[in-house]
Amino acid sequence: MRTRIKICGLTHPDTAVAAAQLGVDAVGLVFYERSPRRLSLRCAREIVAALPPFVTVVGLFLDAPAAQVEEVLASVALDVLQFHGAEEHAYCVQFRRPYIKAVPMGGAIDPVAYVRTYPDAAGLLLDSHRLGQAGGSGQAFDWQQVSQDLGRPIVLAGGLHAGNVAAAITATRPWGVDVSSGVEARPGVKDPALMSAFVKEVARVQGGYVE
Ligand SMILES: O=C(O)c1ccccc1NCC(=O)[C@H](O)[C@H](O)COP(=O)(O)O
Repeated sequence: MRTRIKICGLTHPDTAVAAAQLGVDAVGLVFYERSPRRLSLRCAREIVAALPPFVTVVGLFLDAPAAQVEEVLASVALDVLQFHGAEEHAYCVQFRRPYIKAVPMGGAIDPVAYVRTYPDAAGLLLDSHRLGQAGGSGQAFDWQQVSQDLGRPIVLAGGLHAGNVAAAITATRPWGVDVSSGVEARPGVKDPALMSAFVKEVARVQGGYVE
């Protein structure tokens, strides 16, 4: 099975198009106000308008008021919602969109409990959790914590980059991988060369990349 790739926290149409041309499956747009990658509605619309077909657009929210999510949905063509905070099941389903739920790994969290708590989630995004940091930290968690039979698509995130993504895929066999800071020149600014190296490395570990 091919490992899907999501690049999160794109902030400019040019780098979003570059990601699409590299063959990524999904791009993440951040609507969390305290993130260095947060987007205005106008900028988000410009990114979506620039993308070619068949690239999934994921909107990332963290404990946002429902009205704010609705405002974004009314204005930006999001395919999937990503909830990165303490959102409950009833909150997640009210938008009637496919969603993935972030699981904060690194402590005593059991991802199996999330499978039960979020029965409608299209997948679980396992991300590293550092006290005081909400996400996009660039920190990896212990991949040994990932059970391979959760019965739900798993997206592995947290501190991935071209130098460790092959080992991460080999260790956890996820449905997809998600990267943000590992392909950035600085917070909020994606580096096309780092994005390319990441995508090539994912393909290489699967024996699928031909230059
Ligand atoms: O990107 C952010 O600034 C952010 C803020 C708050 C919650 C989550 C955030 N990002 C999450 C992601 O970008 C990814 O889903 C994932 O965690 C990968 O992040 P990274 O470790 O930087 O590769």
